[in-house]
Amino acid sequence: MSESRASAAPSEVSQDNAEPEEQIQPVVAVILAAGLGVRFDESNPKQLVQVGGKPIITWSIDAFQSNARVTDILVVVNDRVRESVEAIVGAGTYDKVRMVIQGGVERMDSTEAALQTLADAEIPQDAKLLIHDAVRPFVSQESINGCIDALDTFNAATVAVASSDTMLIAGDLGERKVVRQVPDRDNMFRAQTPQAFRFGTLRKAYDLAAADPDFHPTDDTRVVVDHLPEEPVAIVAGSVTNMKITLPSDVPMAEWIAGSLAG
Ligand SMILES: Nc1ccn([C@@H]2O[C@H](COP(=O)(O)OP(=O)(O)OP(=O)(O)O)[C@@H](O)[C@H]2O)c(=O)n1
Ligand SMILES: C[C@](O)(CO)[C@H](O)COP(=O)(O)O
Repeated sequence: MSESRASAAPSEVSQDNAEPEEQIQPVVAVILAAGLGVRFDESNPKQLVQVGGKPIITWSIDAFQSNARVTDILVVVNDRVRESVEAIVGAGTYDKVRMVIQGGVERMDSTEAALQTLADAEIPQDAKLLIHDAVRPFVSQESINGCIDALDTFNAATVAVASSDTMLIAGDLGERKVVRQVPDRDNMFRAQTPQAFRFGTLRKAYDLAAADPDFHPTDDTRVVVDHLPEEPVAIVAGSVTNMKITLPSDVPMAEWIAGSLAG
């Protein structure tokens, strides 16, 4: 991982009244690509499916590689995609990609593997982490920058989009799902990625979560919300184009977005 540039403490400011150097902590993007894609097609790893002429994971890595504020990238893979991902990142254009590491069975296991790697690399507790689904290829620079900025005020933030549908909270009545509550839509958002955290905050939340074997969150925000409930998680504006490719039927929409971005 790259070194952080240390700030000059007030006492170290040079006598010519030069401004103290701004402190820059590492901004580390973690690209999660260790899923099996069971809902897509296990025999055709969705991370590697081509949209707009390049693999889905390439779009995601490109987004962070091209952001001037991102200092380091860590890619998390499984055995099925490792060779292909290593070929992609080894092609020479990804000078921020430090490591390709092995993920785990569940998404949270893959995040945990990344946290352990970063701890072993002794990154500072206040380093900024941006955890991103490899299969959200069209993340905007505005959302990435919004996450980095939000961490100046909060220790946790997530990209999300306001729901344009009325949301229903359901329960079971015999075999049928029935509506139990209709929450106020103004407070309903759909979580996306990146999800951003100060390294020490996410590590603490994961350490606490480790004590609960029945905890199976589908995102990192929930790990903080459930285990560090006093820690506010800021919402950063996402977009409908920051879609997650989950099903084969998502591919035509992805092709359309890729085409419109190229246009
Ligand atoms: N053990 C896992 C599970 C998921 N992911 C990553 O988390 C992101 C979001 O997950 P999802 O869309 O659910 O991907 P899969 O887990 O691959 O899909 P499925 O649940 O259908 O198997 C993906 O980029 C996926 O590769 C991961 O790194 N490690
Ligand atoms: C992190 C996420 O993409 C936010 O919408 C989502 O929770 C991943 O969930 P999945 O079950 O792995 O699709």
